[in-house]
Amino acid sequence: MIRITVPATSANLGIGYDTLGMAVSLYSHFTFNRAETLTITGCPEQFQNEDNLVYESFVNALAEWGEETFPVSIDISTEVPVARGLGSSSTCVVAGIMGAAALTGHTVTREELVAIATAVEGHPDNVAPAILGAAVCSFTPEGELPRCLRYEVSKRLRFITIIPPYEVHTSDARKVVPQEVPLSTAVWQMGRIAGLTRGLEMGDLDLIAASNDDRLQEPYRRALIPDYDAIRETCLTGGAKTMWISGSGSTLMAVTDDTIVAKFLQVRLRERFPECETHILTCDTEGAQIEYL
Ligand SMILES: Nc1ncnc2c1ncn2[C@@H]1O[C@H](COP(=O)(O)OP(=O)(O)OP(=O)(O)O)[C@@H](O)[C@H]1O
Ligand SMILES: N[C@@H](CCO)C(=O)O
Repeated sequence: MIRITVPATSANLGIGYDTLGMAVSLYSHFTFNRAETLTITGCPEQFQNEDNLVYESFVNALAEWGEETFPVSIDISTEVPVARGLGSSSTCVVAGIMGAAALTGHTVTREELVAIATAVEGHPDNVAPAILGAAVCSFTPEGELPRCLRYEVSKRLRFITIIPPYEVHTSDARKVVPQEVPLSTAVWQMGRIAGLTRGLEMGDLDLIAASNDDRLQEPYRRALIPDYDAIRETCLTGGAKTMWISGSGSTLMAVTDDTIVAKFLQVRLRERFPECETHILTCDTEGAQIEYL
């Protein structure tokens, strides 16, 4: 039996739409076994069939390597909620490719994994950190494979993660983002992306907060998250330095470098928003892992 573990990811990190992402300490585990028929367990019933994203990625990877598809049993055990902006779809895509490689004796490099997973997901900002760990800035040069710049995130930083009970589907959240922006907005974003990555590396909260002022997506997407304003106010008055929408939402992520502040804030959030799940996360440095059981 093969077990693949893939971390959740926070894409965009506010300022870096479709460009930045960070792996965090919340995980999905997937086991794969050859079987007589396809069986998928451990996920909502609606996904227990051939349209399951893990299985689709498994089949797609086999086709990529010219291999015949074959039946498998897949069991999913996940801490990553579906359609909440924590990269649940990327965990499925990465696991499917790694499962296909492991069961057919293929060796895939992390670089190859990023390329195949990006082709399935459509953008690399979740899959790249899910595979490589840490924070990653990724882009795809014309006609080439994705390039990934990996940034080690300061171990001091804590990411207070608030997961509302409602879903926001990425496809819907992409529709509210303007397709064109003025040059001044492009310039606004560029320096701040550099500021944010440097701030994460240095654990420089002031720099992170100064850089986290997105004008591409957050002003439009906040309306899709009914609790955005109230949670933001609670986080910023409760000691966090800044907050962003994780991926396309609905999860919100606040940042501090003080473990006591993180705990106080988590308790306050649980009191005020009992219907939300909250976690104090750190950056995952390892990315996707495989074990032979
Ligand atoms: N455990 C699972 N089993 C099968 N499919 C899943 C599972 N988890 C997620 N998915 C697939 O991923 C889709 C959700 O992807 P979506 O991109 O909307 O959200 P996300 O990946 O959780 O968040 P984001 O991309 O904003 O970080 C689901 O509709 C489903 O197709
Ligand atoms: N960059 C993507 C991440 C969600 O998959 C978005 O914000 O739409």
